[in-house]
Amino acid sequence: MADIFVEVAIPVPLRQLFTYAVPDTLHTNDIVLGERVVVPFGPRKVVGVITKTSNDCDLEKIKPILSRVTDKYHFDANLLKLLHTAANYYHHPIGDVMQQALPVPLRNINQPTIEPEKEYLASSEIPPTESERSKLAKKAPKQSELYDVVEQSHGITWPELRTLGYSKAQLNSLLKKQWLIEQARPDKVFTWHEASLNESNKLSLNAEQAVVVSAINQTTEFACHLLEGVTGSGKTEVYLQTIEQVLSNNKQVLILVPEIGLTPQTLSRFEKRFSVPIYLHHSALNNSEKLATWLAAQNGSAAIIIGTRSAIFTPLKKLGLIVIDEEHDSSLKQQDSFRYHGRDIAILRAKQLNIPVILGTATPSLESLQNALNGKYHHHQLTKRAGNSTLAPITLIDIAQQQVDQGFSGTLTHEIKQTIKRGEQVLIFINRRGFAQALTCKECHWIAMCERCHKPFTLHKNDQQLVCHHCGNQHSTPHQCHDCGSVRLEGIGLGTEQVEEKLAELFEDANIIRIDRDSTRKKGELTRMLEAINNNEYNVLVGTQMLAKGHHFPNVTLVAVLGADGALFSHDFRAPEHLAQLLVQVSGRAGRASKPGKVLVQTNFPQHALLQDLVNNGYHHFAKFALVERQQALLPPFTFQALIRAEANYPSYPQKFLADLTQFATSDCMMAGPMPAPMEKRAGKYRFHLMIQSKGRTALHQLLQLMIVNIPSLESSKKVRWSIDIDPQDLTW
Ligand SMILES: Nc1ncnc2c1ncn2[C@@H]1O[C@H](COP(=O)(O)OP(=O)(O)OP(=O)(O)O)[C@@H](O)[C@H]1O
Ligand SMILES: [Zn+2]
Repeated sequence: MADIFVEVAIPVPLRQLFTYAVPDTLHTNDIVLGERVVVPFGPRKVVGVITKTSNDCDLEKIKPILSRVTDKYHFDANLLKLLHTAANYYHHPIGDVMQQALPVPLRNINQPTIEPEKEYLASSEIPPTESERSKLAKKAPKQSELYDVVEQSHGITWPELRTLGYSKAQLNSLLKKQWLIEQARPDKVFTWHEASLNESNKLSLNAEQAVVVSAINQTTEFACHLLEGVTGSGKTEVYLQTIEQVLSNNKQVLILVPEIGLTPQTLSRFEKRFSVPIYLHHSALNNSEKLATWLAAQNGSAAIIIGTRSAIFTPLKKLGLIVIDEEHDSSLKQQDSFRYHGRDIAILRAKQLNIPVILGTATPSLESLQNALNGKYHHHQLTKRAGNSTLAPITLIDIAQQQVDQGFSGTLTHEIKQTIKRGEQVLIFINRRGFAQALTCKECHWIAMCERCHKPFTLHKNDQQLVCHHCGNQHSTPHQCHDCGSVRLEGIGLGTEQVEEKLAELFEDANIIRIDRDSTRKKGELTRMLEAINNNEYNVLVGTQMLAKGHHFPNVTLVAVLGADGALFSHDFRAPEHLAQLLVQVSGRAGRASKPGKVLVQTNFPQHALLQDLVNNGYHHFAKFALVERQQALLPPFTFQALIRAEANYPSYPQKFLADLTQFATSDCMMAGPMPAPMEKRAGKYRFHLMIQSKGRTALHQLLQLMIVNIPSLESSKKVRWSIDIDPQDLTW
């Protein structure tokens, strides 16, 4: 038998493949690309992925592979190609890219035993009587709702039910009553039939929606659709009706959402519309649940996959459409290790498979908008809210001209009072959790600083703790100033806890709920809170970004934004874009049902051009103007950037390393730096940036390639940790 050699991607931080020989004993002739093998690497044994085979090899001393993982779960050719392209584009080690795309249980040498998945169905043998059902609806409304969901679904799994906010106890109690049954999920390729669509839940499209759906449904080959629709314009309904067509052709659909755990309503709308196998992929799933999704997608039994960023690497047997909801959302970009952008990978994947991709948002990223304006993408707009609600107007409150009491102007206090009086809800947005942004001494102006980051600690009054939001460092709150010993310490800069406390003082009879990372730490807490809000148990909702995205609170009619001024003067050129997106998204939570809404933004700078443009002309106008500014300043999307970060225990090390890299400068790339990162010290490490920018992607990538080849021979590289971030989004880190 001829010798066979394979190139293997191994999970090590090296940007190369490794060659191994395949011993005859391992059935050399049926090796496929994408399969996993166990190979020796130094003293270790690791699992790698075969990316190439050949019959000869000019290297000496080639080690043999130790064994093959002969299950059927290997990367298919399409996915392998995608991962290769992604590794090249992001200049990230190929072995690590493959590793991150592989479910955790498949990364180990010991392979997992895969149990058949269970699903729940309504029992057809002993269905409850009408009177039993209405009794349950009164006695245990949540259980009754759960029964309805399962009955409608034709089979639903526990991860879905959990994501929808139901508990094991509720499920078990219905199983005990024998209203529901548990069975192994049939492992057959999904095919569409009449009962796959719950026609009664389908909305008839308004004129704007109808135009968009028909335009998208006409493209069956690669096309990138930017769906720019104001908040509440019915983008989800557009997705549902294009998805319907794809499913009816027996193709699968992949949907990326920012945080499905935050918005069970979205999943619920999919469940109510389609009785097809839906699978999830998000951070609240455990490794074997994620593996189940991976396998069902790969063998074709899953019809719809809904997930967060990393779901973009799920293998799919017959993918027909990708939908990216909230395409502007920063959570789509991974901020460490393999720094890919989920949206950009999605477009790449759609192109490779020659299928359409939809990017939906009320506030397109400037990158996507530019591509729509220059004709690369199809541009669809929904300019009106669907149904009967209208968009809430934004009003700026000039707090430089008013007395402000712990964050609240007189105007705002009055409006909140009126809203509560009418029995409607108020949402107050503040982008900082904790009680105060810093703890200072009133006598000597000492500030409690994190010694590892050189940044002020955030005061968490409820827990009596100082917490560093950059590195997690914690201390109990001191009673005395560390410098002068004074006990006159006070918190400055508003946080959610302080706003909550002040509200309780201002509106004694109001029920107030705070939603942020701290208050929702307990499992299931957020779902419970969202439900209570929708049951009108609260008058005022205070929260961070968690409240800004995707929620549908029908009774919220007043939205107030506190403390957004910081972003107006940020050194990050994307800060205005992100502020505008945030303001529009938060505003979108107001007046979504029959009652009209109002948005109040407190600011010291009501005349600021950005705010004026946004308030008077809307996001689209703002964004077009911002694009002109970017073009004049030669910034993305008109140029391309890569950020090289380096860090070490001493500042001179990263500085020297990045300075050494500037020797590779070429005339078609501009370099800025080395410069200290805006967050110069973090968790005890000193951090520096080198920004590289070019008018052409090719020139930029050639330069990076040259640097990467030469870095190992630079003495200074041995003392630092460095990374490359292509199309960096967050320049503050
Ligand atoms: N054609 C329609 N007729 C009646 N109501 C509709 C129609 N389309 C959507 N709606 C309703 O309008 C509301 C908003 O729709 P949806 O949540 O899809 O908007 P969206 O554009 O996704 O909003 P957001 O960007 O704020 O998440 C929903 O309650 C939905 O049921
Ligand atoms: Zn810190």
